Amino acid sequence: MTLQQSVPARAVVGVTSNRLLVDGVHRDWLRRKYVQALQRHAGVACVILPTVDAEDAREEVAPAIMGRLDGLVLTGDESNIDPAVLIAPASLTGPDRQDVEAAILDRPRDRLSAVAIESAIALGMPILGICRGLQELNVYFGGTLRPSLAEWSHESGAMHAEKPDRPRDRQYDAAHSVRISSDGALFPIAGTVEAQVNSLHNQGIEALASALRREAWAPDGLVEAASVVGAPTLQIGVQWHPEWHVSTDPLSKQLFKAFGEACVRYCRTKK
Ligand SMILES: N[C@@H](CCC(=O)NCCCC(=O)O)C(=O)O
Repeated sequence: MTLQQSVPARAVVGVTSNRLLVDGVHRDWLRRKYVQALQRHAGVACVILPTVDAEDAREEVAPAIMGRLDGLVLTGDESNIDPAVLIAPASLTGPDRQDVEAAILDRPRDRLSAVAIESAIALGMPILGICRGLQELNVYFGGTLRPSLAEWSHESGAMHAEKPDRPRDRQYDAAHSVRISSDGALFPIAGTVEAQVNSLHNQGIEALASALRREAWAPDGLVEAASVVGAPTLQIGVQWHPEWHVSTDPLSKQLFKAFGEACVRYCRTKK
């Protein structure tokens, strides 16, 4: 039996990586939680999308890769977005420019997300943004971020922040409720207008881009989920982390399942 006969076709999604600089050596990396959740609960196969250096940002690599994929996942990461790079990924090309600072700045990731989002939107491909991924969608479409939720309000800072005193796994336990819009794209997936979500971020959406629609919000009003207005498929970002406790949390499970189904539908339209 040939491989083609025996293995049913699976949707293949691109998953953003991050840049890590150790001992002067650049590496692309991501947490396996994202890949595991996608494989096991969305039923898709994953390829890791490499980060992009300034001198490579003008190359037309993204359309070549994205054209072969069935979905895009914008993962979370501690680093904060540089909006200038995300809006114009080829604009900063100075060789002396500091591009990467652990957990603070990751311009190679900003460039990757910028070119990947551009291609995915042009292709009408499913998108799932998680934490930084939601923020990237907002900045890409011209929205703005609050630079520090802790400075915005003490209560908001505490509600949304990582809890560094807890073991890593427990940091992804539910932290606050969200209200889900009853007439949006998330409601049919969630099947409820209220849910509990985890929270590990210090930035958040300030002005929501006009190309995005608010899908869920926290008790302090912070946008917790948004989708692309008029999208031909599921193009959504969430501020929480559905990947971490997906095997036990119904909302997380349903979100990955819906994303996987959207990827399969998109895959079939390409044939
Ligand atoms: N720096 C931004 C983005 C926060 C974010 O994506 N955190 C996730 C890190 C952990 C993980 O990916 O599991 C902010 O602070 O808002």
